[in-house]
Amino acid sequence: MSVRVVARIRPLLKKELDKDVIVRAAAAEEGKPFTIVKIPNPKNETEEFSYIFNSVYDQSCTQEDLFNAEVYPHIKALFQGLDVTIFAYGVTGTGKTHTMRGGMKMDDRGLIPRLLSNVFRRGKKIEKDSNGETIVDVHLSYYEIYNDKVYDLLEPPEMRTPMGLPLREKEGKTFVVGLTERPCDDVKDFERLYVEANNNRVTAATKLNAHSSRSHAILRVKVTQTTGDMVLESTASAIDLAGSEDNRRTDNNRDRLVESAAINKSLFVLSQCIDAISRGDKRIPYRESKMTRILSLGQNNGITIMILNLAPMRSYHLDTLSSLNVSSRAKRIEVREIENEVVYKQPHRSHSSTSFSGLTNGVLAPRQPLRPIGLGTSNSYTGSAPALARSATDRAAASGAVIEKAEKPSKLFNVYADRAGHKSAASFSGGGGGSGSRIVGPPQANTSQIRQPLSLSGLASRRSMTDTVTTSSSSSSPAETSAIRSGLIGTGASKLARPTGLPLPGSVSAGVSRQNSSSGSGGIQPPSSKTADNTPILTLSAAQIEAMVEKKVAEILAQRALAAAALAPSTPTAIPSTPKSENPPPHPSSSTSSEQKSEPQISEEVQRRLEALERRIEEQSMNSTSRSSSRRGRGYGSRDEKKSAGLQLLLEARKAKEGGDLETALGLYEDALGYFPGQRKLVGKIEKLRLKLGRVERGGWDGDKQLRGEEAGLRQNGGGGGKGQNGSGGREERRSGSVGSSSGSGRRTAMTVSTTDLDMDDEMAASDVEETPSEAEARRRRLLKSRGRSATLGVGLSRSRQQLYSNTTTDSSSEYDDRSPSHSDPEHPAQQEVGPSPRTKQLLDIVNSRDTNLIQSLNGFGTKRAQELVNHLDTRGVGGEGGQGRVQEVKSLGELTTVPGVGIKTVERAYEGLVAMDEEKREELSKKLALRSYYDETETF
Ligand SMILES: Nc1ncnc2c1ncn2[C@@H]1O[C@H](COP(=O)(O)OP(=O)(O)OP(=O)(O)O)[C@@H](O)[C@H]1O
Repeated sequence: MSVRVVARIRPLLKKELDKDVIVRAAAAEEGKPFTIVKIPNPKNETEEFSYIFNSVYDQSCTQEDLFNAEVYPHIKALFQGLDVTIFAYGVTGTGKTHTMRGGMKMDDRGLIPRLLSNVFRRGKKIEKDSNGETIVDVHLSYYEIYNDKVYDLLEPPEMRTPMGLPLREKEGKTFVVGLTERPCDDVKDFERLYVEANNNRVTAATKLNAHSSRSHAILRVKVTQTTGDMVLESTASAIDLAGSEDNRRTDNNRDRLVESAAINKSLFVLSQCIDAISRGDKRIPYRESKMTRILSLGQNNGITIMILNLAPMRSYHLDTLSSLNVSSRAKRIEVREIENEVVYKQPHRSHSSTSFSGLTNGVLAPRQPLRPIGLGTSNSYTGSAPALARSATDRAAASGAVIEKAEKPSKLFNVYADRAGHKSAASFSGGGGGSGSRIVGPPQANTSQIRQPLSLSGLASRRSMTDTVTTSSSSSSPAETSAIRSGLIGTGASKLARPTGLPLPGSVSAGVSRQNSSSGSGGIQPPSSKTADNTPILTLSAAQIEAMVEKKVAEILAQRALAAAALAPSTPTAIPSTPKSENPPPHPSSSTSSEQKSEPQISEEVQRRLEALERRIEEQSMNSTSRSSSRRGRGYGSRDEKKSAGLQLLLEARKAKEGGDLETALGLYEDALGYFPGQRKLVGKIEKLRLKLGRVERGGWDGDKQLRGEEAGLRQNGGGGGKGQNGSGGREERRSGSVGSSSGSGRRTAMTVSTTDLDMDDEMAASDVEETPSEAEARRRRLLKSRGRSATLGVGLSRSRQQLYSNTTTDSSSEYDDRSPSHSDPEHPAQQEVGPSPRTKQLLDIVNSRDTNLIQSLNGFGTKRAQELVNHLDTRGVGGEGGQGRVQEVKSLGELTTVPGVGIKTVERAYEGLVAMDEEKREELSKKLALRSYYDETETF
């Protein structure tokens, strides 16, 4: 099913009553519900643009109407195991917060409070209908993304670290590490938590909206239905995105500008993701902002509803068009509706709560690091909870076998072993984006966690994990209880990981292996084990080790965050409402001093593992830093990049050869050989050229040696004599030599060289390579210098190619000319004055818009290429003096092929894509172009 996209047009506020209303809802047919938003074309008011959505709500729509139509129908699905994500999108001041949160009066309540009260109501009904066999628990987590950092809204602001909470990917899903999860029993509970949390939310007044929310807020409602030993878990996520805004209009101060930039960037990335998904791109730029990572649009399973909020006034005209464009594309996003699976808890075992005595009876119990193979599929269940209750007894026998398997830990230490088959039940809470609540299950389908061994008594006492923990753990001190309540336990791996505040006697004496040998079955040692000198032995289960490791990781991350913050004191990351202290507050999941006091001594073995882990983390981060810096510095870091650079050289060589510049061609081929050492065909080409140029070897160039690849990565000196020079220095040397020699006579004669001795696939591949504009420009200048001519249209192209691409005004032979044949009649000179064909013009308009989003709608232009094209146009221009002059526009397709990183093939693909484009898309493109040029003209963008 596609993402459901609905639009809501808000009414005019009191102060806006005199404003001009330009946005209206319309129906496709009279008497039918509204599905169309109509808005005038800003360039021609007599014309109206229409945007079709799944549903459109006009100004008269009440909160209740919207809830009943868009959310209520999905509550049943939520209880059947589907995740539901609702997010509000729109410009600042259009009513997102009003829609999601609403006002305090009953009628004004937004979708979130209504959702919660319906969830509680349905939960109670299920419990009642099942005669208490099914228990429904609701847990909340609530966080915000502010300036691309994640902060827990259920924690007081003092608990925040400057870097916020880290995200982590697990089995294709994104989770917030260390997020609090609170049990919530009824509407009152919810209201208390929600109001408290919203006070933490960063809000700051801007000129546009006195209550503008400056962060994206994500509420996650986890519904857990437990019947006997079966657990079905699903999540509803409600996301109130921050609004985009035009900084010039809002007159923002510096802090607000930083906020705005972060908000606009993440919303821009969101629109890019929507574009990329709707285009069917392989690469979706989710990772470019935290919000898009969490939202994971199109990656999450379940039901996704996007509510586009619109203000009806003229003052929002362009912003409204922009949002309409983005959201109408979101309709095309397909979401898999896959229900979460029922899983079986392990039965309560008398010794199961023993592994961590002070903490036992459920605290660590919910964390089961391993999921038995086959459990997910064999237990797949798609019915409702009452049905689940009914079938509980029947399934018990069957589950027994599975449970047996589940009891046997197949791996003891698995925090970082994110293998597909590993179905850890560790529940990092968070991951607001719909299905992002679990880290178990295959990437295709959400699966619920095995809650091992959540005691039945705990269940009977009904309520949260926390309550289960506190009621069943007689040894829990009030401090522990508060640690648990504050979300340290029962909310995810890092919470469960926290062995703090526990009265742990003596040292942890054994690693996992010892457990196995001593316990005999299940590898868990009774809690009361003692050493010969009567010191209690505390053994660690895999889950506990994992938990400790998680804790350590959280500490490391927190330390790093603090270190980073200390290094960048002026970085405007501070949240206005966050009180600053000299010593930054600890990370919510890092140890406080009191916790440290009571931290258990850990065994050497565990310590060794933790240290190894720390080293690994450090190494990984060093590697990634050096990788990225080398990529930045050199440009050809990876294998692919090297290949790209080599292919680019091949393309240039081919162009030079076609243009008759054999000297340059030879040099470029030789350079390319450095990237493809020993490549037989290439060596052949070089030999041919050398022969043509009369370069009879004096023992200088040894093709055979190259073929053997002995000089991989080295380039041979073209002048003979000296052997290869390494790297770019060698290239430069050869180039200068080549310039000198190429001034000779060989160039013209090379016009006779057939293009067929160059592979077409070389060209195709090479035309697709990516190169940074500056590198390409530098290389191009060197080439041009050596050729002694300017980078005009069709540089290096054969005559025929030049004709093909010079379709600006007079060329009538362009193969891309979709004008009528008469227009291209060379017999009619007057007609040769006709401008470029509509498709060519459209392509050039798109390119000249310098709008990466638009450019990416062309075939063959991904994010990087589009960005590089724009950068190139902005910084260097095309076709100027030596390629350096700033020329405002690309005037022909031929000129476009000279842009670094574009190439012939790419232009061909883009053009053909436009020709083949269906009407709907073409119209959409025209709208966007119109909007873009309007923006350009009015300079409001
Ligand atoms: N449907 C509506 N009915 C009545 N008032 C509304 C409606 N929608 C929005 N408003 C009012 O419009 C104003 C702006 O709405 P709101 O704060 O929800 O916008 P927003 O999109 O969340 O802005 P931001 O992105 O800045 O947070 C508020 O005063 C709100 O009460």
